[in-house]
Amino acid sequence: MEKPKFKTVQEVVAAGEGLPDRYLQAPTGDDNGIPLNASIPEMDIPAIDLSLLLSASEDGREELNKLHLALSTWGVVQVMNHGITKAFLDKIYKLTKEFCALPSEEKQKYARDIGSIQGYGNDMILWDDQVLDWIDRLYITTYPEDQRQLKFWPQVPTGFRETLHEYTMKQHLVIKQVFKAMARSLELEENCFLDMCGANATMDTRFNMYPPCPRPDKVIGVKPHADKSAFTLLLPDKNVEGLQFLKDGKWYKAPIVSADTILINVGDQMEIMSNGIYKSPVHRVVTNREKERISVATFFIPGADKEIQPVNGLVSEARPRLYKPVKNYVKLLNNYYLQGLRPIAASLI
Ligand SMILES: O=C(O)CCC(=O)C(=O)O
Ligand SMILES: [Fe+2]
Repeated sequence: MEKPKFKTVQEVVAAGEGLPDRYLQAPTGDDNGIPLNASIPEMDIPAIDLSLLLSASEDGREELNKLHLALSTWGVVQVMNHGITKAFLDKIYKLTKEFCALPSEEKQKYARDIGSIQGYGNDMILWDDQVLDWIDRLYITTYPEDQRQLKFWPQVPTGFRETLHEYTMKQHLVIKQVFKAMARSLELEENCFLDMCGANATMDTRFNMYPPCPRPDKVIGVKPHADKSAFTLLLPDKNVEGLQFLKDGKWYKAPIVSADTILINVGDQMEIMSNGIYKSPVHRVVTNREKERISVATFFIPGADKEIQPVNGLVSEARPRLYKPVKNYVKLLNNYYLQGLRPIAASLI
């Protein structure tokens, strides 16, 4: 059961009482004592032109091969020409920043309830010695419309609600195209993933706010995790680094991407559906001493009524089924995430 209300990070900073111990990471043994803000190599995230992916031309085939290579190695791509304008993405970023800068009392109007993820607040606190992430967030289910709980949709800044609605609809179109492209890149019938996710699939958008942190060497913004979605659309901060991906046991920092780009990373449920061919990458966010960082992540989550499992076309004698069918993966396995464990391990055969 979740512990009673705890301060958000912004409230901790405002109280001026120094850094509470419960944000300090204990040495894990697998980091060899390397500080969290140590300099690390930058990764090269392949860039894909979404408008080409679904074209029947030679260029389209080449783009599908690039997508396949990116998702089967890093599990992340930069997507451009996705149909959402830079001006619109700038607006999302600006509204998020404005919401973040509101007084605490205003943001608390949208506070999440104890034990529930939706709304404004901090990390869920489930046990006494849990190390907390240096992040405040607003988490909202945006799709389908009849699942919305408008009490969590900010009325200030002006235009937030309307813009989030518009963003949801635009992202939904992108998501459908990306699913089709993923299927084609694996030589599958283009609707196979969409059909498996079903009519009750949902979208959740998480507005992440990382205040400047006095101990970026010891405090983490988001602890290492893989997303539980099918895949995630991410708008990382356009100026402040922080996102890192783990590959072959080493951390790499994601580059700052241009303002018209969306990052897409594979989530656990796509890893399962693709029978392990597309990788759901472990990633984390480190903190920054001087600068606030903002990001907006949208998770596409298969319907809780649907069994998610490797699609038939990707299971063969040479490539046996790696995962058991899972249902309502997000709910079932949330506790793993909070303990810093990988839920997908629980669905391996
Ligand atoms: O802040 C970021 O860039 C990534 C956040 C993230 O990994 C998440 O919200 O799942
Ligand atoms: Fe994530």
